Amino acid sequence: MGETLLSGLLRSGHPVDGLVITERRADRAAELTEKYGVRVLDNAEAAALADTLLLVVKPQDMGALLAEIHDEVAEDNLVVSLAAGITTTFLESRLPAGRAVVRVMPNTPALVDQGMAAVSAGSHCSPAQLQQAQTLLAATGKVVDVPEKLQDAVTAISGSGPAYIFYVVEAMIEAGVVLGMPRTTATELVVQTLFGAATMIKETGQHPTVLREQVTSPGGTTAAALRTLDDHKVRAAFITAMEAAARRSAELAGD
Ligand SMILES: NC(=O)C1=CN([C@@H]2O[C@H](COP(=O)(O)OP(=O)(O)OC[C@H]3O[C@@H](n4cnc5c(N)ncnc54)[C@H](O)[C@@H]3O)[C@@H](O)[C@H]2O)C=CC1
Ligand SMILES: O=C(O)[C@@H]1CCC=N1
Repeated sequence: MGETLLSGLLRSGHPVDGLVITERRADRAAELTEKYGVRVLDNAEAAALADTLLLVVKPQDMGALLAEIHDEVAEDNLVVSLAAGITTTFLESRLPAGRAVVRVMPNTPALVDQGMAAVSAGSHCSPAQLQQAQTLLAATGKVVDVPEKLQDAVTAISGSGPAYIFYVVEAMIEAGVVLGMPRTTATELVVQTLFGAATMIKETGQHPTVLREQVTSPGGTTAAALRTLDDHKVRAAFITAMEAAARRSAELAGD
């Protein structure tokens, strides 16, 4: 996710000499420098130098990272966390008092500038600082501001969401192969169908139910397929799965 953000910031015109990164794995740090020409520092050096700090480590590594940078985070710095489940209270309680923090849930389509990020301000973050975080994230897609209590739901919807779609795509390709289609053709059909359907939802502004009904001829093929999906409780399975994702997000800060 950090590399996705870095590449997006560079694509959107941020000068590379205005950015520094940190990476605890030396081989990975070398790979990123080679690929982007970006300077690598250690965490304390980077925190001392930067005005805005983007924290993009696993939730389980966040406590140790905050301990490392604690003494270097200045009063006018902005700390932006992209980690699932890590609350603004978690961040504020591990930084010097009064530091401005923003919690973000991004997603991987940011890699192709079609990201969806939701931001929530901590208790010491000014509207201008929240706007600054939104502007940074807008380099890779859409940004919305949500009350922090909805961030676990955001994680279940748009944070993890791309994986559900890829899972459905995989299943449809497998089904195409079962029906005798060569895998490459099945993949082309499924991917273009996904792209076409997503574009229709976005461009027509119609409710998905209306669009689905337009495809579903009485007594036809789509009705036969959708009835089978209902028999297998696929809609209910999505709700249960996303409830599990939101629950897991709420647990992560305690891991
Ligand atoms: N992968 C995804 O789709 C999304 C991930 N996120 C969040 O982004 C965060 C990062 O996730 P990924 O990119 O998937 O993880 P990752 O494990 O691929 O990347 C984290 C990187 O940080 C480095 N690192 C860990 N601790 C460090 C430290 N103390 N100092 C310097 N470098 C350190 C690791 O070596 C690794 O290269 C997580 O908190 C996750 O919840 C949020 C939304 C979507
Ligand atoms: O699976 C995860 O925990 C992260 C957060 C959202 C997407 N990936």
